Parts: sequence; structure tokens; C-alpha cells
Amino acid sequence: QRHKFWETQPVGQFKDLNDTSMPEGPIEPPTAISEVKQEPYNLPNLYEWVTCDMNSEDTCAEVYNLLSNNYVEDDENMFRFNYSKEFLRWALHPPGYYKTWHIGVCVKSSKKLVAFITGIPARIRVRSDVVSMAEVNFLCVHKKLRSKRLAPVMIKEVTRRVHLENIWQAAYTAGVVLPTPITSCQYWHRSLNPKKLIDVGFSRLGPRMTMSRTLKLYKLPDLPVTPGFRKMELRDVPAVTRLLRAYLMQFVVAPDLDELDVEHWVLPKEGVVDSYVVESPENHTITDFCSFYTLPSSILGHPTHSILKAAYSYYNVSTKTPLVQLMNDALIVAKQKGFDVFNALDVMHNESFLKELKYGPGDGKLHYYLYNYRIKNILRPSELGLVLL
Ligand SMILES: COc1cccc(CC(=N)NC(=O)c2cccnc2OC2CCNCC2)c1
Repeated sequence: QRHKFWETQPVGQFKDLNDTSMPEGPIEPPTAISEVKQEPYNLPNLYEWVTCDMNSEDTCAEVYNLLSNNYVEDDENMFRFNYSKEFLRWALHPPGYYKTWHIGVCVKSSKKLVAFITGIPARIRVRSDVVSMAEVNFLCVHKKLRSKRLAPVMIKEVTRRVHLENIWQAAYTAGVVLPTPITSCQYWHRSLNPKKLIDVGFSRLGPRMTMSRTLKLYKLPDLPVTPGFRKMELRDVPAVTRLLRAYLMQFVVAPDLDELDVEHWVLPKEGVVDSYVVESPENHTITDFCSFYTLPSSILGHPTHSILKAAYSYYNVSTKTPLVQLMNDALIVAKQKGFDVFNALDVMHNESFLKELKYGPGDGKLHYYLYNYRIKNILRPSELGLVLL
């Protein structure tokens, strides 16, 4: 029945929701590493664990193919995330990563990869508590192996390997409601190429709208309007780190990023992540920053279009330029780079620009979770300063 697995885990349980006596913080205490199960969990007979070295071209290609054919689809099964190999290597190789947290399940006989789950280390602040956590992502079971209860054993195995590194908390997201979200975010889409979005069924022509009126509605200038708006460079890392750290302090849950993290996560990487700074023309200080990551989706079963080019809002900081103007410049450069749509969650201050910049609401929600860490009351999305890939 529902949540058979999650009711056995140290996560906020629905039945505890209004029990205000429970303190905020870890649900279970850490244990000695010697107490952690030393050997991997048992898999069903035909399968075996494999550690995926994403620096190996062959392994990265196998992971790419598994995800490209079996990972998350939208509610109407019209689109499927299509993370690129460069993106996967970026997402899984942040400073301090553990190869052993990139876990595959293979068929013993054929060595075929049929399932995958990953963790990466992250320092996440919850209120004033900076916690070493694992960010768990890319849980994927081949379509032909669903309902074999593989996911629970994969979650237990990545948890075991995280425990072996003396880390006892985790953060993850899901499109489904599990025990118990710390917040539930609405996603929003801003059309950049409305004709293609309507052709492939991502968007529909509005009521009393013609195609030409729709093209005019979403038209953008060719160039950013903010003076000093330019691509981020390595020399900007110290300034962007200062901006970002100060900005993220206002949120209840946010990553605790140092200069090495900023260099990895937000320095532009072709086809993976784009980032821009506003360098004030008068005194050359960095006053604002915006970024978005590249996550295309396969368009399932369309005769002429196979890929939806989507940009996802990442971290944005405005201290001088109005956020709405900064985010409009992000739309302008994303359109110039050939993206079809720009997606954003209603986290941080995003709500302040979504309607004005003509975003439309998506048809689903993205729920955020913490493992082995209780939050007293569910957060508003605007209290969340964490964007997962
Ligand atoms: C358009 O193609 C899609 C292909 C698969 C799923 C979805 C809907 C969806 N589930 N979208 C999101 O989860 C989403 C919407 C806006 C911003 N970030 C998002 O998810 C991110 C963060 C979580 N991991 C996936 C990427 C759309």
C-alpha cells in the first residue's frame, strides 16, 4: 500500500505533522561507521551492483542511454528529460565527489545497465545549521523492471554508502508526494519559441489568440538592456561568491557555497550552464548575477521535432538591477542561444517576475525533501534557496 517503504525511513511522517513537540533537526543520531552495514544490500538474483565511473566514455554513454530512454516524463508522457553526457559529468563531479555514490544496477549475465541512482556531497544550511548532506538524484529504473521494488533497495544502498562517509542527511526532489515535503513548488514556463511549443503540444494557442498575435506577445529584443551585462568569467568567482552567499542567507534552506563550489556550479560551461554578471560601468563592481542550466527534453513520437531545448533558472542575485529586468535579460540571451522555453520554480524571489515576464504555470509541482532532518512547519517556496538539477 501507500508509502510502505517511506514509513520505515527517518523522514517526517504524515502522522507526525501536527505534533509540535518534535524538535527541528536530525531525526536519528549518527552511528559509528563500524555500525554501518559494511556490505551492499542484496539485489534480486539476476542483478548486481556496479559503480559507474562517469569519466569513462563508455560508462557515461551507458548512463546517458538509460536515462534518455527511461528517466522522468511529464504527466502526459509527451516529453522525457534528456540530460547530456557533459551535463551528467558536471552534475556528478562537484568538489569532493565520491565515485562510490554513482551507483548502477546491471544484469549479471549481459552486464547491461538497468538502473541508476546518485549522490553528491553538499553543505546545506537549514536556518542557522550548516549540515553536510548528500544530494540524491537521477533515480532511474528501466521501464521493463518497474514494480519489482528495485527503488527501495537502491535508496537503501545509496544511503548506506553515504553513511560510510559519515554523512547522515540528504536532500532530494520528486514530482510525487512522499512523506513529507519541506515545500512544494509550482513550476512555470516562459515561451521563447511559441510556434514550436504549440507544434509539439507543449503549449496551446490561447483563447481568442492567433499565431501572429502569440508570436508578438512573446517577442524579445535581440540584446540585453542592462549596461554592463556580460558572461561570467573565472575572475568573477570571488565577487559572485560574495554576492551569492549574502543573498542566500535570507532563505531558510540554501546551499553553503564557497569559491570552489561557485567555480564548479556557475562558471559557464558550453551546453551545460550559462551565467552572466552585471559589471557596473562606473566602478566595475559586480552588482548582479543570473544563471540557467541546459536540460533538453526528448519529444516523444513527434514526426518532425525530436528535442525541446529548455533552459532552467538556476541562481540569480539582484542588488542594483531590478530582478525583473535581470531575468528579462536572461530570457533575451536564452532566446539568442536557441532555447525554446525557459523554466523556473516559484522559489526564492522568482514569484516577483513570473507573471510580469509572461511565464505560464506548468501542470505539476516539484516537491522538496530532506532525509533524517525534521522541519517544524512546511516552508513557503519563497523560503527555499536550493535549486537541484
Ligand atoms: C518538458 O519536459 C519535461 C520532461 C519531464 C518532466 C517534465 C515536468 C517536470 N517534472 N518538470 C520539473 O520537474 C521541473 C520544472 C521546472 C524546473 N525544474 C524542474 O525539475 C528540475 C529539478 C528536479 N530534477 C529535474 C529537473 C517536463
